[in-house]
Amino acid sequence: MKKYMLRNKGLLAMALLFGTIFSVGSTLVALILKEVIDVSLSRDMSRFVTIVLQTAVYLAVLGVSYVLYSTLSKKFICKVTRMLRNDAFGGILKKNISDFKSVNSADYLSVLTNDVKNVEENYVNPILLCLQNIIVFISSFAVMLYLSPLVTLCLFVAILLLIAVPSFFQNGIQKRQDNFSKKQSGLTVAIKDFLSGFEVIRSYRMNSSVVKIFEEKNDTVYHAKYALDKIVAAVEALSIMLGIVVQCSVLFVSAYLIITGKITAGALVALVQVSGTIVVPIQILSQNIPLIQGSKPIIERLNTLVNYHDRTFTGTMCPTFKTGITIKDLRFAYAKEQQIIKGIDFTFKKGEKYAIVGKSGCGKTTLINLLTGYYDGFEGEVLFDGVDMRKLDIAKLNEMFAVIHQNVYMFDASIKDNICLNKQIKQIDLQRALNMSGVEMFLGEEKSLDTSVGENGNNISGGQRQRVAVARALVQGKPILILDEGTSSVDMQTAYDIESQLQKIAELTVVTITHSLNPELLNGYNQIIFMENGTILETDTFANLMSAKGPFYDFFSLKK
Ligand SMILES: Nc1ncnc2c1ncn2[C@@H]1O[C@H](COP(=O)(O)OP(=O)(O)OP(=O)(O)O)[C@@H](O)[C@H]1O
Repeated sequence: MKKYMLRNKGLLAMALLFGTIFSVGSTLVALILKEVIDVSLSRDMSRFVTIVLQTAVYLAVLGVSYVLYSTLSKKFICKVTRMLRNDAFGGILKKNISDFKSVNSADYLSVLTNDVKNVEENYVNPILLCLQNIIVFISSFAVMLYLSPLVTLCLFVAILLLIAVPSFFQNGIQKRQDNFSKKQSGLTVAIKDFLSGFEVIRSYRMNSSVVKIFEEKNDTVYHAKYALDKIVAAVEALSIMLGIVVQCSVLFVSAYLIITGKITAGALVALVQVSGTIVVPIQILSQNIPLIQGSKPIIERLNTLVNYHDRTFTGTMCPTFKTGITIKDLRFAYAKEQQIIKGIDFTFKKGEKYAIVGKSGCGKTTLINLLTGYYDGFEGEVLFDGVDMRKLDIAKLNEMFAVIHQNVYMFDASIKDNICLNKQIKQIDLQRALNMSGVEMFLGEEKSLDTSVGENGNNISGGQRQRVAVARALVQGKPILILDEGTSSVDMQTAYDIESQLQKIAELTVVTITHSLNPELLNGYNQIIFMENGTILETDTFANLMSAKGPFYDFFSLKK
């Protein structure tokens, strides 16, 4: 957090400068009071008029200072939270895919909204308040010392009490703030889940059970917030009570000094007034310091995002793809002792087309994910042009692949924007991609390139989404295209049209995971990779595999 404050130090300094003018100025009101009372008791009219005029100018300066302080401090808070949110979002985008997926996306949502708001309310704002009140405190203390050293001494003892007592609550507040943030996150996760599953909820009549779960989660948020508010309320009440005790003590000691003839009536009023401007800052400090301390776990959570470094792949070499990708004795397990990929050797040559087939759950997607740098915990080697993947810059390596899954993600933008992804694409390249992907086929009277696809592409069909995704991959000029059942949502003829077009692009390396065994299409692939139980059982052209009458032949015959 310090770095955000330092980055805005000019703004902070200006806010504090006007805050200081206002704070010191408002403390000196006590001296005006003393003067007015003493002058009125001595019936000095001309001095009184001078004081009234001076006070008017003085109050105008105070008003302007406060407006400037308030505006600048609000700007400072907004800037700090904006930077924090930007950096946290940037940190999320820096994550490698497996780290990203290890956290529910609603958790990220909660961090970027609830946690940033918490930090604003319970950290940045209180820090500014504390800084301003420290200045008020110092100037009030100086005025009081000037008015009466004895009263100042009594006040000092009482203040120690005022500071010490609320600090006992610090740990409790910290725990409750952390718990509240976690419960908020849990609720956000549930809300996102339910809204995403809206159609399932409606069609399976899950309303009452979903409402019950929602209410339970909402209850836990309520209880967590109430538990936090209770302890904050206790600190506030305690500090207000102690403040009143302090002010009473000042009043009694000052009254004693009047009785003994040590101070004037004006000084008594001034002392009571200034004791208020001493007590209030202490109350504000004692209420806000536990909040600042309590925000630590939330700030740590944000810091882990802001300072995220990919510790899985630390290579820095720039990947190339001139000859191909070679896999040597590749082994991988999601959970210990349960190997999913069990020793695979294979070479994907540049420009060739591969179809991976095999029973559901045999490890096809896992193999592809290992190829594209999803997971680092594998044994064996994945070599790009002979260089081990672990030595390569993983972000640059990710850029070489276009992966099209069964469920394609669409941004809530036009068809064209979803294809071009905010990049300038030459009209000729766009036209070629529209043609090869089959997007052209559904553009016409009803839909154009400027048609909005809606949230997650809801305004176009699943097949149309997949065609947009293929066009997207083609215009972005990726050398390797992976279709993980990427044409499963289009009809057989369209799938054939798209895949056969892709097979014709000489420079493009295509790896398709497919369940639809269309002989004409399979014939167009250079190699069929037949997987079973985490290994490659057979690999060859479709024609050779069929004539070999091995495991692939049996699988193919059964599927037909
Ligand atoms: N993230 C994960 N964590 C734990 N296990 C997983 C994970 N992803 C996949 N698996 C398991 O790994 C095995 C292989 O899954 P994978 O998705 O690679 O198979 P697949 O051949 O692509 O299946 P399908 O054809 O049904 O898509 C399955 O048993 C699956 O349950």
